[in-house]
Amino acid sequence: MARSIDLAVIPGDGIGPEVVAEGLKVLSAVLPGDIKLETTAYDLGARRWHATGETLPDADLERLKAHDAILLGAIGDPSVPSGVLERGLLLKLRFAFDHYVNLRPSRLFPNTATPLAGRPDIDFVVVREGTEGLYVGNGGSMRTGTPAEVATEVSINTAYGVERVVRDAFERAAARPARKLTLVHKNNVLVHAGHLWKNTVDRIAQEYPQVSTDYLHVDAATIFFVTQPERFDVIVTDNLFGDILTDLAAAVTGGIGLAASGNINPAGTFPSMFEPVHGSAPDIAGTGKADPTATVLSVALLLRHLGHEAEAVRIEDAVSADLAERDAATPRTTAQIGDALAARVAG
Ligand SMILES: NC(=O)C1=CN([C@@H]2O[C@H](COP(=O)(O)OP(=O)(O)OC[C@H]3O[C@@H](n4cnc5c(N)ncnc54)[C@H](O)[C@@H]3O)[C@@H](O)[C@H]2O)C=CC1
Ligand SMILES: CC(C)CC(=O)C(=O)O
Ligand SMILES: [Mg+2]
Repeated sequence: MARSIDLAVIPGDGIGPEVVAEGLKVLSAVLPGDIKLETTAYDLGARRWHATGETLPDADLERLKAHDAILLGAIGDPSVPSGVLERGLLLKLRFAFDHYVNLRPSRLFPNTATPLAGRPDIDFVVVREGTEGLYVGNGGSMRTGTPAEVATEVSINTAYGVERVVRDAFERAAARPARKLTLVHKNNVLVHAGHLWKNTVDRIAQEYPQVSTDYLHVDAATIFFVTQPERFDVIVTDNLFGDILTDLAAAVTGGIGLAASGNINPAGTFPSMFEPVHGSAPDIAGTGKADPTATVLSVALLLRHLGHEAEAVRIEDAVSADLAERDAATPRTTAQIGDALAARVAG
């Protein structure tokens, strides 16, 4: 385990800088004195785009490659045309650094606002494919802006890309007590991509007899996320379905302010990137209402990824304890939550 962490920080837009500040506060507090933390902030997002027209220049991409990991707040701002930063910065990073495993754990913490309060423990993880699918930008528009406009977005699913993320999901399922893998897709309609996914899962399943497998169409999966979430252990799915399902998973397990994620490059060729599931929340930016817990839990995923398991657990335990004492009638500010979590992890 490395005794130093060289971290790139991309605060980004909206509430991104607010929640990242708290994530860094907790990270500094949890690390023992003999682990050196070095952070480098990258000015990427709406401010930079307005100032220079740049989203993610090659020089920044090169510099980012050298870090151990990246902590990102959120990207996207109403002052920038939709898609410019999301595609030109966020997705460019995920694709360039081959973040094919988009890991999104969901746990029902005690005392959280959820329609599922009092249900048995909910503890599942979505393994969302991160580099293919409908997000690759394979499309176009003809007769743009006319009543005869035709627009296409074609989903790309390669045997290579599907197999590697399915293998990762099987490995994760095999390491968990329930050892269950559910593929979510829509292969009754999306027969080409759907059958590639289903056939891949069925083939790889032969190598994991200890893991039980299951299949759900995505529409039915949304029902069970709400009515029977305890049926899920590891879920593997494509980029779009995984994006949508994980906002729903957040909503039923305590709210979007608690949902953490990691964009993982399993081979370690490139730095993995950790970020809350939520976006830049322009509706609450600057008000101190953003919950930094999702970012703090993303820091725990980052530490686990870098081999600092004890510190990751300390953060998760601190979040559990803090949530247990939260009182919805007296909400705290972003910084107050960060301070409380930092104080807990510091012991
Ligand atoms: N990974 C990223 O950087 C993502 C970026 N986006 C971008 O963010 C911008 C806003 O997107 P939206 O669709 O509005 O999604 P959003 O996740 O930013 O906000 C949805 C709702 O959740 C609330 N919310 C989000 N995070 C919260 C937190 N930490 N604490 C309390 N409430 C929170 C917001 O106030 C809003 O009501 C867009 O530009 C979008 O493209 C959206 C999702 C992910
Ligand atoms: C802007 C999107 C690509 C990001 C998103 O919604 C997500 O990854 O959850
Ligand atoms: Mg999303």
